[in-house]
Amino acid sequence: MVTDPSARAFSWKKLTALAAEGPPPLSDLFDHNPGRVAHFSLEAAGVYADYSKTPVNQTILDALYGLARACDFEARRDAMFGGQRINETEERAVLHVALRDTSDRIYTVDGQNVTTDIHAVKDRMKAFVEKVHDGRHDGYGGAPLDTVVNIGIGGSDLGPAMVSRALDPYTVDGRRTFYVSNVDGADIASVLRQIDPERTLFLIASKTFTTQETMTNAETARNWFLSSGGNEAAIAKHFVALSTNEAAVTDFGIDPENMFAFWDWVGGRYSLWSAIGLSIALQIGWSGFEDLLSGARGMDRHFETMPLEGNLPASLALIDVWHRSFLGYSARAVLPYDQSLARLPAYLQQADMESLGKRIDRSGQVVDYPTGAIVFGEPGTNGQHAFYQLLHQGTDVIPCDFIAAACGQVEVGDHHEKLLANFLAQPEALMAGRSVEAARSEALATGKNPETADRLAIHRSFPGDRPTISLLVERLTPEALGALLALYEHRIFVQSILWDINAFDQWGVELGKGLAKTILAELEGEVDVASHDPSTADLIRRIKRLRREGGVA
Ligand SMILES: O=P(O)(O)OC[C@H]1O[C@H](O)[C@H](O)[C@@H](O)[C@@H]1O
Repeated sequence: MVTDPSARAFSWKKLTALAAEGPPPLSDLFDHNPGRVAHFSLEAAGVYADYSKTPVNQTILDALYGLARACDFEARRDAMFGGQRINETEERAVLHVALRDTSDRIYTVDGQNVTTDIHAVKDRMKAFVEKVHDGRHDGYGGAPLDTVVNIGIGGSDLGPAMVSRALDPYTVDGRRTFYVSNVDGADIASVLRQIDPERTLFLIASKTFTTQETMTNAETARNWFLSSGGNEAAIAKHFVALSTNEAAVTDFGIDPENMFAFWDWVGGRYSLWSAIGLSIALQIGWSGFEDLLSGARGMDRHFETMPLEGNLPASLALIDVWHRSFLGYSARAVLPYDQSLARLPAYLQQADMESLGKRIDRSGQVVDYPTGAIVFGEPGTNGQHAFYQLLHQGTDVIPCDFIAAACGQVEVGDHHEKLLANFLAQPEALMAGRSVEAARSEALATGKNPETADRLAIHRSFPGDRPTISLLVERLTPEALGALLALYEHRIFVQSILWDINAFDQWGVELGKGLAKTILAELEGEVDVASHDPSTADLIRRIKRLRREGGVA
C-alpha cells in the first residue's frame, strides 16, 4: 500500500545489508565520535531524548530516514492530522490530536467539522468538574461528592489510572479517586469497602458500553449503591457515563444528560484526552487537565511540523524498527525512574502492543519481517532488584527506555539524587559491561585467591553493548506528562508506517471474547461441554466439579 514499493524494498535491502555487518559496538561509536551525543539526541516540548547509546551511526540513521520517506512518512502523518480514515479496517479517522488542540484550527472528517463537538463536550466537562468541586452537584444526602470511582477497562482504565497516579501531587485537596477494571469481583469489592455511597460519583467509562467487565462492574456498583442507602432517583446524581454509545447508555439507565460523549475517531487506547479523562479532571481540576492536553499539543505540533531528521517521535521510531526488524531484538523495557509512573509500562503495553501486534500489512499480505516488540517494565529502582539481571547478562539483547525527571515531584532528603544516580548508572553499565579480565582483577582485589578469581571471572563479567534510550524532563508536571505520552503515541504510529500495518485496530482481542461467552453459559448451566478441544473441555468440567465441591455452584 506504500506508493512506491520498490523504493521501500530498496531501503529495506540496504538496512538488511547494514544489519548483516553486525550492529556497530557502542564503545566504538563513542571512540570514533566522542561528540556523538549532540548528533544522536533531540529535544521537543520539554522532553529530551538521548539515543546516542543505541547501535546507530549516521549511515544507518540516513538509511532509516530513507526508509521512512519511502514509506510515505509525511503523507501518512498528514493524513492522520487531516482526518482521513487511516484506520482502514474499521473505516475510521484517527483524531485524538484534535482533542488537545486549543487553537482555532478546525479538524474535519469527511468534510464534517468535529472541532465544534469537541469544544461542546469539553465545556460540559469543565462545568461539571466545577459544579462537583464547589458542591453545586452534590450527593443525594447533600454531602460533597469527593470520591470518584472510574469503572472501565483497557483504554477506558489504563490511561486515566496511569495519569491519576502520576499526577497525584496535583490532586485537589480532599479528593479520592479509585479505578475498578477487572471482572474479578475482588477488584470492585475492595473499592466498595473504602467508600461512602453518599459521597461517591461513579464514572462508567466505556467507548462501546458493551464491554463485559465494565458492564458487570457497573451493575454491581449500582446494586451496591441501591442497597447502601441510595435510591433510583439518586442514581442521576451519582452515575455518569463516558461513552460513544448513547443508546447503550440509556438502556443501562443513565440519563443522556449525565453522559459525556466522544467519537469513533478516538481509539480506546488514545482516549484519555477525551471524556474518558473526566476522572483525571475531577482529581486535579480542570486547569490541570488542560495543562496535560497542552503538553501533548506541544508534542503534536513538533511531530506535525518538524522535518523527519529533527523529528523526535519519528527518530525514536526508526531506532525501534532498526532494533526489532533488522537486529531481531524482540522486546523493549520501559523503565521509569519515578514511582509515580508505576502504571506507565502497563499503559504502554496496551498502547504499543495493541497497536503494533500485527502480522498482516495494509494490503492484506502476511508480513515477512518482525513487527511489534514485547513491551514490559517496572519503575526503577525496583526493577533493578528483580529482572535487570536478564537485561545485563541474559542471552537476549533488550533495548531499554530509561525515563526520569531532573527534579522530583516530592523531594525528600536525598532520595531523588539517589534515584537519579541509578537512572544514570544502569545505562552506563549496560553499555560498558565488564571484561573477564576486569572481573578477575576485581576478584583478586577483594582477596580471592587466583584460582577462585579465575573461576568466578566469567560469571562476574558483563557483555555490555546493550542499547538504551534516556528520556529526561525537568519535572513531571501535567504538561511534561502530556508531552511524554504524545511522544510515545506518535512513536508507535511511525513504527506502523514503516511496517505498513494499521496501528489503530485490534481484531486480535475478539476471538477469546467470543469464546468466553460460550463458556460462561456452560459454566453457569447444566449443559454439557461439547464444543471445545479436549483440554479446554476437561478444564471446564474440572472447574465445575471443584466449584460444586467448594459449595459455590
Ligand atoms: O472502552 P471499551 O469499549 O469498554 O473498551 C475497552 C477495551 O476493550 C477492548 O477489548 C479493546 O481491546 C481495548 O482497545 C479497549 O480499550
